[in-house]
Amino acid sequence: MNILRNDYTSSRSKSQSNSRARIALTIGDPAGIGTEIILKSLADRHLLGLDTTFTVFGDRRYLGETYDLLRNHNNLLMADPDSIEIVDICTNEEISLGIGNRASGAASFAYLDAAIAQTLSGNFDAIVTAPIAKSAWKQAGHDYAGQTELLAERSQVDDFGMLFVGKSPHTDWVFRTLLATVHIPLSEVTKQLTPELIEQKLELLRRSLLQDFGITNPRIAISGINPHSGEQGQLGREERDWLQPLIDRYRQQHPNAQVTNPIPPDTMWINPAKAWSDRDRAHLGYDAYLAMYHDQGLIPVKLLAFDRAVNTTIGLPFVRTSPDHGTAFDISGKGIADPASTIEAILLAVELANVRKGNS
Ligand SMILES: NC(=O)C1=CN([C@@H]2O[C@H](COP(=O)(O)OP(=O)(O)OC[C@H]3O[C@@H](n4cnc5c(N)ncnc54)[C@H](O)[C@@H]3O)[C@@H](O)[C@H]2O)C=CC1
Ligand SMILES: NCC(=O)COP(=O)(O)O
Repeated sequence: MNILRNDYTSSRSKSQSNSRARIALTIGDPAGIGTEIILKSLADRHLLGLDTTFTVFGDRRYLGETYDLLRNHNNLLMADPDSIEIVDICTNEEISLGIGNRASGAASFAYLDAAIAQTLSGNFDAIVTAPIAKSAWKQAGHDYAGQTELLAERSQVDDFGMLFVGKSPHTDWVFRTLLATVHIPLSEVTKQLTPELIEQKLELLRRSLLQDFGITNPRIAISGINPHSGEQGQLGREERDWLQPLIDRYRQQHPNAQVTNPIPPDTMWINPAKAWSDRDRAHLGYDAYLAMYHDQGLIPVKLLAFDRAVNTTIGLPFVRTSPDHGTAFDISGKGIADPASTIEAILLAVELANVRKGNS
C-alpha cells in the first residue's frame, strides 16, 4: 500500500483551525468486509498522529467476532475493538458472513441512520461509511438507491452529488469524477439527463471544487452522452440540441470556469489515464470530469484507482466519504480485504472536515 498523506486540497484551503476533527465511521453491511476494513484502517500507520477522534457506529459484537476470527490470520494488523470508541448499535440480527439479506440490511441501515442523526446534532464533522448492499436495504424495507440518498434526505438537501476522488500515487494528480446520474437503470439515463440536471451538477461541482478543494479557476471536462458525442446529430441529438448550448451559456455566466465541449465518451479518459500514470503528463489532467452515468464514470475510475479512490457526497451540511468498492461478500471473513480505499476515505474526510472547520 503506497498511500500519500493528505493534500487532496489546494494549499489555499488548508485549515487554520486548531479544533480537532471528529469522525464517525459506520461498519456498513455486517455480512460484508466492513468490520474488517474499519479495524484494519484504524490500526494503519497513516492514521496515527492525526489530531482527530474516531467513533465507530456498529454492533460491538460483530466487531469483536471479526477481530477474534482474523487476529491470528497472517499477522493481520487490526485495531482491538476494546481500544476504540464504539457507539454500540445492537440490532439482535442473526448475520451470516457473506450473505447480504434482510437482517444485514436492517443492521447497516440502523448504523448509518444513527451516525447521521448524531452528526446533524453537531457531535461529528464527518461520516465515513463502509459499504452496504442496496438489495439488503430493500429487503429490510428501506427503499433508497444507496447511502447517498439517505444522507441527502435526512439532511434535507436536494442539491447533492456523488464525486469520486483519487490521488495518483505516481504523479500526485487528483482525479475527480462527478456522476450526473447514479443508480438508475441504463434505460432511464437519457430520460433523466436534462439541461436542468446538468446545469445543477456543473454548478454543484464548481462550488465543491472552490469550497472543498480550493480551486478558484477550475478546468472541467464534460463527457458526451452518445457515441462520438452524437456525430453532429447522426448518432444522437442531445449534444447538439441542448448540451452544447447549455455549456456555451454556462461559460458566459462563469468566466472563471474552463469547461470543455462534450468530449466523445470513448476518448474522454485517455488524458486522465496519462495524468494518473506519467508525471511528465500530469498537466493533461483536468480538475474534474462530469460523467453522464454510473458506468461511464466508474469504469475509468476503478480501472485506474480501485485501491484508492474515494466516494464523496458533495452538497451535504457535513463531510461524507466512503471507499469506492462494495461489500465484497465473496471475501468476507477471509482476512484478505484491502483497506486502502477506506484509509484514503478517512484521510480525505479528515482533510475536508478541517477545511470546513477552518472556513467557519
Ligand atoms: N459504497 C457502497 O456502499 C457500495 C456498495 N456496493 C454494494 O456492494 C455489493 C456488492 O457489489 P459488487 O458489484 O460485487 O462490488 P464489490 O466492490 O463489492 O466487489 C467487486 C469485486 O472486488 C473485490 N473487492 C471489493 N472490495 C475489495 C477490497 N477492499 N479488497 C479486496 N477485494 C475487494 C470483491 O471481492 C469482488 O471480487 C452490492 O450490493 C452493491 O450494492 C457497491 C459499490 C459501493
Ligand atoms: N457505485 C457507488 C455506490 O454504490 C455508492 O453508493 P452509496 O451507498 O454511497 O450511495
